[in-house]
Amino acid sequence: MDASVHTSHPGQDHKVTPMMEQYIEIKTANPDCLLFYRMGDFYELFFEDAEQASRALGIMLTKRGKHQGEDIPMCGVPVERADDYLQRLIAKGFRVAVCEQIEDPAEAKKRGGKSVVKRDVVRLVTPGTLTEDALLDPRRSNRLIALSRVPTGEDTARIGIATVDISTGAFIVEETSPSNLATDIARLDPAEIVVPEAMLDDELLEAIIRGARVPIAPVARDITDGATAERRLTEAFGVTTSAGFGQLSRAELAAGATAVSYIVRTQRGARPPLSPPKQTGRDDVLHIDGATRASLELTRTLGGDRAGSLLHAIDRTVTPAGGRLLADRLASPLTRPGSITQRLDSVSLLVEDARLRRDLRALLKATPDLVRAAQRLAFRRGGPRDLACVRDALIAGRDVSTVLAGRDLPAELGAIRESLGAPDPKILAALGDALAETLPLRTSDGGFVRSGYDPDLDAARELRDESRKVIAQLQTRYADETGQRTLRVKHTNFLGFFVEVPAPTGEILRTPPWNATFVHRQTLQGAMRFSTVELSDLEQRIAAAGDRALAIESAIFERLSQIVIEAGDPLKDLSDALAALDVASALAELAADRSYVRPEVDLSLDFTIEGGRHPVVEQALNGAPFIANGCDLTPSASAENGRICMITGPNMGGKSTYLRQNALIAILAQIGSFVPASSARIGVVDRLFSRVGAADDLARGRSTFMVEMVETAAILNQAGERSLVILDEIGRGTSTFDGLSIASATVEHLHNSNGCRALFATHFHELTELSKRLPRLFNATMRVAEWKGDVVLLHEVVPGVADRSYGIQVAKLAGLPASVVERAKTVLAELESADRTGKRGKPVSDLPLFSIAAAAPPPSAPEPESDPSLDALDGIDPDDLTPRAALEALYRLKALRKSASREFPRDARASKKDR
Ligand SMILES: Nc1ncnc2c1ncn2[C@@H]1O[C@H](COP(=O)(O)OP(=O)(O)OP(=O)(O)O)[C@@H](O)[C@H]1O
Repeated sequence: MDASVHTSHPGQDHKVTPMMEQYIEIKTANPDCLLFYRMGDFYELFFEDAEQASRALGIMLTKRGKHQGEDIPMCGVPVERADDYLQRLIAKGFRVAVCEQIEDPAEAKKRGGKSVVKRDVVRLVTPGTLTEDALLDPRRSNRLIALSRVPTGEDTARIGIATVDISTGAFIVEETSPSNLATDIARLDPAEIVVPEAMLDDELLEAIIRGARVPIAPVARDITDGATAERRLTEAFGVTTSAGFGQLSRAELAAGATAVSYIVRTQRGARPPLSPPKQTGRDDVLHIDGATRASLELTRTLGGDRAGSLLHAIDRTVTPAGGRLLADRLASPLTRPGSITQRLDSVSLLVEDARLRRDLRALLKATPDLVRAAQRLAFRRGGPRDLACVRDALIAGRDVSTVLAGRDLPAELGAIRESLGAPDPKILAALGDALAETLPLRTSDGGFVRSGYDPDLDAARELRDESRKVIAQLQTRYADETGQRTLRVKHTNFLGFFVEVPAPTGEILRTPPWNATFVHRQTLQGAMRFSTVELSDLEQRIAAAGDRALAIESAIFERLSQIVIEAGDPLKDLSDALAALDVASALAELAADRSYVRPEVDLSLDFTIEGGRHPVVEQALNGAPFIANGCDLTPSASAENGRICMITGPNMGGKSTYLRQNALIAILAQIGSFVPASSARIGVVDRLFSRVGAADDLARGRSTFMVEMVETAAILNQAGERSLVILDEIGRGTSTFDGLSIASATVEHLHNSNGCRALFATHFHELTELSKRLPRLFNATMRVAEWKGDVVLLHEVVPGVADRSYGIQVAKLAGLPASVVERAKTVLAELESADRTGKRGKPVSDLPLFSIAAAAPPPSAPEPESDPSLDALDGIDPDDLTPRAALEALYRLKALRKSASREFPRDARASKKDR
């Protein structure tokens, strides 16, 4: 809502209630958030907030009182289910300010009957600052990025990016340029972008930032002043100088400070438990822009699903942190062969040693999300189960360490083994000793400390439980004394403990001598309730003992949390080590399961893949064979640069699959994974570009020719000799001649200027002629066979050029009506003959297509007669049949087939087909 509308209306005589006054004041201070205003057991939303939230959550919109003469729209969510509603609001891009009562209502009463309970916002919940398990996807990092811009005096500016995942404490800073910003944002895949308003005034930057389609939090101040930025950062980390963070650039400092300021604001001043900012080596990662990531469906499909993506196909991790690490690695493949080799060494060992892999994975499976639990404890939002997560992760670390002990390990696994031992064993001892078997969700529920751990706690619990027993005895005694077997001692929050009896008995208890003991409290329909002095005493003892037990448990919780918080760094190291081990063993499992091989990765410009497969398509074929294909873009002996492969072939022949599989193999190799091939040698790729023609891009609703050209331009401007470029049917979105010319000029540019390795699929067969002029270009085609007039797609890549497109045959396979297929064949034949006789240059109306159509539309070819045996075959579900039923079905089919052949002699049908 626009709170200002409701705050001051001079001359209005309508009174604003004190509560509304408080609400409006808080809302005005948080105009960009929905305000969850605590009222008892509900968070209530008012005015426009209520309207927005009720729409977004599908909950009822009601009214509560009036404000300035008008009904106040209101909706509410129960506090105990707030997480659920928050999650849905955050997923829709809202920010929520959670406003709690910060004093006891009794305190407010003391100030006077009409005083409003003090309330304040305790936290802003925003998409990029979540810590709760219920609000987070366990297998995805939840990153907030903050941007800064520092003018350099020249035309360009330096852009700082700070990336923070407060659910794990990770904090990274880097510097980039406006031209690389979009690619960097795509790599970081943030949940929220914090950006100084001034940057959004720049049209170009605004387009890039909004193009990311994630919630944006504009902040008023641009902290570009170095001293201020440094102060913000050092304050947040409680240090006196930023020297310990390394040599951060001005842009990095500014972005870091912006991130920290925003997080402090959302967490209401609490110093966020973050790791100190670390610089990334940007040159060490393979650059993949957003369009390429989308078209290669790396982490989600074009439709937005995880299933069907590369990540989904290769993910065999068994822990949430491992899942996140694999996704992060896939987002940032490496470019240094040394680091890639280290990862590959780990995978190799675990491929070879199946037993070790199995043992490790079994232990890892039981490992909880240590880093997020520890972070919640540090945010003071944790509970007993978070302590148990830390305990169980420490146990897993210890057990994994035992399994790895004494082995000869490659460097990465050796470092992992070191980190497993980082946390002090005393932490595990402390948690193990204290925690009970079953644990409540909240500390305030109590009962999470093992009995025997703390004598005071045991004494308080005993007193509490003993008193409960005494109450049970009291019931028996009262029943005996009064002779009323139906007498019960019960408890409600309002009355505390009381005696309940049926009404007639109640009447007796109200008379002497009983009324000296039993004090009448309530008459219900058919029952009466009484209190006694003994019950009240016991009640107090129980409450006091319970309170005392809870206080002791809370103190124990605090102490254990503190131990965990102080062990922050070693615990993070342990969590990282377990996650890295999970990824290594998961990739090894994948390699063993799907017969992947170890790629060779070096600094050459080679690209030689034998027997390559598409990692996602091959799994989707469900056991049907995937035809493996090699790819050789390695520079030939006479050239320095890699080669360009021009692929033609029928629709559905497998061109797109082939193009993408080679890009995916390069990515897999560079994240340090084995690859789906029989062998692969790859000179590291520093930039990967993939573009698909307009029609293939329809799913994203941006299939315009313009977008395709803008993206192609970006490739031609940026690709270098180390890049790998995948272009699928570029130029398809316009008229034939324009498209052909653009595609041809693009290939020439890639060949002559960019000097990159590239794969180019096209239906413009004319382009294959280019190989005569461009020495690094060679042609390949998808092999097809023809069988009885139908095309058979063999999905096999062979040298050479497709003789034609087979579009009509494929259309027939797709079920286009026979009449349309026949008509298309006729038109094609006419067009081809017009082409041969040189008529194609004539005006469109002269083309045979139009003259034929105008002259005489041919009669539709008759639909093929139905064959009863085929219809029956269609009706059979082999999975439903017993062997006997299958045999019977086979006899039935044979019989049907026999009678069908009598009705439709074979040569009669053949002649129909040929017509
Ligand atoms: N190597 C292969 N082995 C087995 N099946 C394959 C192979 N390549 C592709 N296919 C199958 O063929 C289908 C079509 O492949 P793809 O989309 O790559 O063809 P295309 O030549 O790019 O078609 P179009 O020109 O119509 O875009 C795939 O979805 C897959 O099911």
